[in-house]
Amino acid sequence: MSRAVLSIGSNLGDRLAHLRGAVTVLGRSVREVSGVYETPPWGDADQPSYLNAVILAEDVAATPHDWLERARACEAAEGRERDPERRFGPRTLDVDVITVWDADGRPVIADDPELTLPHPRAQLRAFVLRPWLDLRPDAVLPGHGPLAVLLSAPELAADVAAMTPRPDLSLESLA
Ligand SMILES: Nc1ncnc2c1ncn2[C@@H]1O[C@H](COP(=O)(O)OP(=O)(O)OP(=O)(O)O)[C@@H](O)[C@H]1O
Ligand SMILES: Nc1nc2c(c(=O)[nH]1)N=C(CO)CN2
Repeated sequence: MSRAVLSIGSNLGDRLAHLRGAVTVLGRSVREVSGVYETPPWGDADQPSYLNAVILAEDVAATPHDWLERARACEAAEGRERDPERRFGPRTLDVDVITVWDADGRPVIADDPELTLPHPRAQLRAFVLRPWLDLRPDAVLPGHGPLAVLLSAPELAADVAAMTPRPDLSLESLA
Protein backbone atom coordinates (compact mmCIF):
# COMPACT_ATOMS: atom_id res chain seq x y z
CA MET A 1 0.00 0.00 0.00
CA SER A 2 1.22 3.48 -0.65
CA ARG A 3 -0.19 6.92 -0.21
CA ALA A 4 0.93 10.01 -2.06
CA VAL A 5 0.39 13.75 -2.12
CA LEU A 6 0.41 15.09 -5.67
CA SER A 7 0.48 18.74 -6.67
CA ILE A 8 -1.25 19.78 -9.90
CA GLY A 9 -0.88 23.11 -11.67
CA SER A 10 -1.77 24.69 -15.00
CA ASN A 11 -1.28 28.11 -16.57
CA LEU A 12 -1.89 27.53 -20.29
CA GLY A 13 -5.11 26.93 -22.23
CA ASP A 14 -8.21 25.73 -20.40
CA ARG A 15 -6.53 25.52 -17.02
CA LEU A 16 -9.42 23.92 -15.15
CA ALA A 17 -9.89 21.30 -17.87
CA HIS A 18 -6.21 20.35 -17.54
CA LEU A 19 -6.52 19.92 -13.77
CA ARG A 20 -9.66 17.86 -14.32
CA GLY A 21 -7.73 15.74 -16.81
CA ALA A 22 -5.22 14.86 -14.10
CA VAL A 23 -7.97 13.77 -11.71
CA THR A 24 -9.49 11.64 -14.46
CA VAL A 25 -6.20 9.95 -15.40
CA LEU A 26 -5.42 9.17 -11.75
CA GLY A 27 -8.85 7.58 -11.52
CA ARG A 28 -9.68 5.35 -8.60
CA SER A 29 -6.47 6.14 -6.72
CA VAL A 30 -7.79 9.63 -5.97
CA ARG A 31 -9.04 9.88 -2.39
CA GLU A 32 -9.42 13.62 -1.88
CA VAL A 33 -8.95 16.74 -3.95
CA SER A 34 -8.34 20.19 -2.48
CA GLY A 35 -10.02 23.37 -3.51
CA VAL A 36 -8.56 25.25 -6.47
CA TYR A 37 -6.36 28.32 -5.95
CA GLU A 38 -5.31 31.05 -8.36
CA THR A 39 -1.60 31.51 -7.68
CA PRO A 40 1.18 33.83 -8.82
CA PRO A 41 3.88 32.16 -10.94
CA TRP A 42 6.71 30.80 -8.83
CA GLY A 43 10.31 30.71 -10.04
CA ASP A 44 9.75 32.49 -13.38
CA ALA A 45 7.66 35.63 -13.03
CA ASP A 46 7.04 36.35 -16.72
CA GLN A 47 4.08 34.05 -17.30
CA PRO A 48 0.34 33.90 -16.56
CA SER A 49 -1.00 32.98 -13.13
CA TYR A 50 -1.64 29.33 -12.34
CA LEU A 51 -4.53 27.29 -11.07
CA ASN A 52 -3.24 24.89 -8.43
CA ALA A 53 -4.65 22.11 -6.30
CA VAL A 54 -3.47 19.07 -4.34
CA ILE A 55 -4.57 15.45 -4.60
CA LEU A 56 -4.38 12.82 -1.85
CA ALA A 57 -4.02 9.45 -3.57
CA GLU A 58 -3.81 5.86 -2.41
CA ASP A 59 -3.13 2.56 -4.16
CA VAL A 60 -2.26 -0.78 -2.57
CA ALA A 61 -0.04 -1.72 -5.50
CA ALA A 62 1.77 1.54 -6.31
CA THR A 63 5.53 1.93 -5.83
CA PRO A 64 7.05 5.43 -5.54
CA HIS A 65 8.07 5.24 -9.21
CA ASP A 66 4.53 4.30 -10.17
CA TRP A 67 3.39 7.67 -8.79
CA LEU A 68 6.00 9.41 -10.95
CA GLU A 69 4.87 7.44 -14.00
CA ARG A 70 1.28 8.38 -13.31
CA ALA A 71 2.26 12.03 -12.91
CA ARG A 72 3.98 11.90 -16.30
CA ALA A 73 0.96 10.14 -17.84
CA CYS A 74 -1.29 12.97 -16.62
CA GLU A 75 1.04 15.59 -18.12
CA ALA A 76 1.23 13.72 -21.43
CA ALA A 77 -2.56 13.38 -21.59
CA GLU A 78 -2.88 17.15 -21.30
CA GLY A 79 -0.31 17.88 -24.00
CA ARG A 80 2.52 19.07 -21.76
CA GLU A 81 5.53 20.24 -23.75
CA ARG A 82 8.88 20.92 -22.09
CA ASP A 83 10.80 24.09 -22.88
CA PRO A 84 14.45 23.36 -22.05
CA GLU A 85 15.16 27.09 -21.92
CA ARG A 86 12.64 27.73 -19.15
CA ARG A 87 12.94 25.43 -16.17
CA PHE A 88 9.91 26.88 -14.37
CA GLY A 89 8.12 28.17 -17.46
CA PRO A 90 4.45 27.97 -18.51
CA ARG A 91 2.73 24.63 -19.03
CA THR A 92 -0.64 23.04 -19.68
CA LEU A 93 -0.16 20.70 -16.74
CA ASP A 94 2.49 20.10 -14.10
CA VAL A 95 2.06 17.14 -11.75
CA ASP A 96 4.64 16.78 -8.97
CA VAL A 97 4.99 13.94 -6.50
CA ILE A 98 5.27 15.77 -3.19
CA THR A 99 5.45 12.91 -0.68
CA VAL A 100 4.91 9.16 -0.65
CA TRP A 101 4.32 6.94 2.40
CA ASP A 102 4.98 3.19 2.35
CA ALA A 103 2.71 0.39 3.53
CA ASP A 104 3.82 0.98 7.13
CA GLY A 105 2.99 4.67 6.90
CA ARG A 106 6.64 5.72 6.82
CA PRO A 107 7.60 8.58 4.49
CA VAL A 108 9.76 7.50 1.55
CA ILE A 109 13.03 9.45 1.42
CA ALA A 110 14.93 9.44 -1.89
CA ASP A 111 17.64 11.64 -3.41
CA ASP A 112 17.52 10.13 -6.89
CA PRO A 113 17.33 13.04 -9.40
CA GLU A 114 14.67 11.12 -11.29
CA LEU A 115 12.49 10.94 -8.20
CA THR A 116 13.48 12.99 -5.17
CA LEU A 117 11.22 12.54 -2.17
CA PRO A 118 9.87 14.60 -0.63
CA HIS A 119 9.81 16.94 -3.63
CA PRO A 120 12.89 19.16 -3.15
CA ARG A 121 11.05 22.47 -3.54
CA ALA A 122 7.74 21.70 -1.82
CA GLN A 123 8.70 23.61 1.34
CA LEU A 124 9.17 26.78 -0.74
CA ARG A 125 5.83 26.63 -2.52
CA ALA A 126 2.73 28.13 -0.98
CA PHE A 127 0.76 26.73 -3.93
CA VAL A 128 1.55 23.22 -2.62
CA LEU A 129 1.40 23.80 1.14
CA ARG A 130 -1.81 25.84 1.34
CA PRO A 131 -4.21 23.43 -0.45
CA TRP A 132 -2.60 20.45 1.32
CA LEU A 133 -3.07 22.20 4.69
CA ASP A 134 -6.76 22.72 3.86
CA LEU A 135 -7.15 18.93 3.52
CA ARG A 136 -4.86 17.95 6.42
CA PRO A 137 -4.43 20.72 9.01
CA ASP A 138 -1.98 18.57 11.02
CA ALA A 139 0.15 17.47 8.05
CA VAL A 140 3.92 17.45 8.23
CA LEU A 141 6.25 17.69 5.23
CA PRO A 142 8.80 14.97 6.03
CA GLY A 143 12.20 16.48 6.86
CA HIS A 144 10.80 20.01 7.04
CA GLY A 145 8.00 20.20 9.60
CA PRO A 146 4.34 21.10 9.98
CA LEU A 147 2.75 22.76 6.95
CA ALA A 148 1.28 25.51 9.11
CA VAL A 149 4.76 26.48 10.33
CA LEU A 150 6.28 26.34 6.83
CA LEU A 151 3.50 28.53 5.46
CA SER A 152 4.17 31.21 8.04
CA ALA A 153 7.80 31.62 6.94
CA PRO A 154 8.60 35.21 5.89
CA GLU A 155 9.91 34.01 2.50
CA LEU A 156 6.44 32.70 1.63
CA ALA A 157 4.45 35.69 2.87
CA ALA A 158 4.12 37.43 -0.51
CA ASP A 159 2.97 34.25 -2.28
CA VAL A 160 0.52 33.39 0.51
CA ALA A 161 -0.98 36.89 0.31
CA ALA A 162 -1.22 36.77 -3.49
CA MET A 163 -2.94 33.40 -3.84
CA THR A 164 -6.72 33.38 -3.92
CA PRO A 165 -9.22 30.55 -3.44
CA ARG A 166 -11.41 29.85 -6.48
CA PRO A 167 -14.54 28.21 -4.97
CA ASP A 168 -16.21 28.76 -8.33
CA LEU A 169 -13.86 26.14 -9.84
CA SER A 170 -14.31 22.71 -8.31
CA LEU A 171 -12.55 19.40 -8.86
CA GLU A 172 -14.21 17.61 -5.99
CA SER A 173 -17.11 16.15 -7.92
CA LEU A 174 -14.55 14.16 -9.95
CA ALA A 175 -12.86 12.56 -6.91
N1 LIG B 1 9.21 14.41 -6.59
C1 LIG B 1 9.24 14.58 -7.92
N2 LIG B 1 8.09 14.81 -8.62
C2 LIG B 1 8.13 15.00 -9.95
N3 LIG B 1 9.24 14.96 -10.71
C3 LIG B 1 10.40 14.73 -10.06
C4 LIG B 1 10.45 14.54 -8.66
N4 LIG B 1 11.75 14.33 -8.30
C5 LIG B 1 12.46 14.40 -9.41
N5 LIG B 1 11.67 14.63 -10.48
C6 LIG B 1 12.18 14.74 -11.84
O1 LIG B 1 12.15 16.08 -12.26
C7 LIG B 1 12.14 16.06 -13.68
C8 LIG B 1 11.64 17.39 -14.20
O2 LIG B 1 10.27 17.48 -13.87
P1 LIG B 1 9.42 18.69 -14.37
O3 LIG B 1 9.69 18.96 -15.81
O4 LIG B 1 7.99 18.43 -13.97
O5 LIG B 1 10.08 19.84 -13.50
P2 LIG B 1 9.47 21.23 -13.29
O6 LIG B 1 8.00 21.07 -13.15
O7 LIG B 1 9.96 22.15 -14.35
O8 LIG B 1 10.10 21.67 -11.92
P3 LIG B 1 9.61 21.24 -10.49
O9 LIG B 1 9.97 19.79 -10.33
O10 LIG B 1 10.39 22.13 -9.60
O11 LIG B 1 8.12 21.48 -10.40
C9 LIG B 1 11.25 14.89 -14.05
O12 LIG B 1 11.62 14.28 -15.25
C10 LIG B 1 11.37 13.95 -12.86
O13 LIG B 1 12.08 12.76 -13.19
N1 LIG C 1 2.11 29.22 -9.09
C1 LIG C 1 2.80 28.24 -9.65
N2 LIG C 1 4.04 28.46 -10.11
C2 LIG C 1 4.72 27.43 -10.69
C3 LIG C 1 4.14 26.16 -10.80
C4 LIG C 1 2.82 25.96 -10.30
O1 LIG C 1 2.24 24.85 -10.38
N3 LIG C 1 2.19 27.02 -9.73
N4 LIG C 1 4.83 25.14 -11.37
C5 LIG C 1 6.04 25.32 -11.80
C6 LIG C 1 6.73 24.15 -12.34
O2 LIG C 1 7.96 23.99 -11.88
C7 LIG C 1 6.73 26.63 -11.77
N5 LIG C 1 5.97 27.65 -11.15
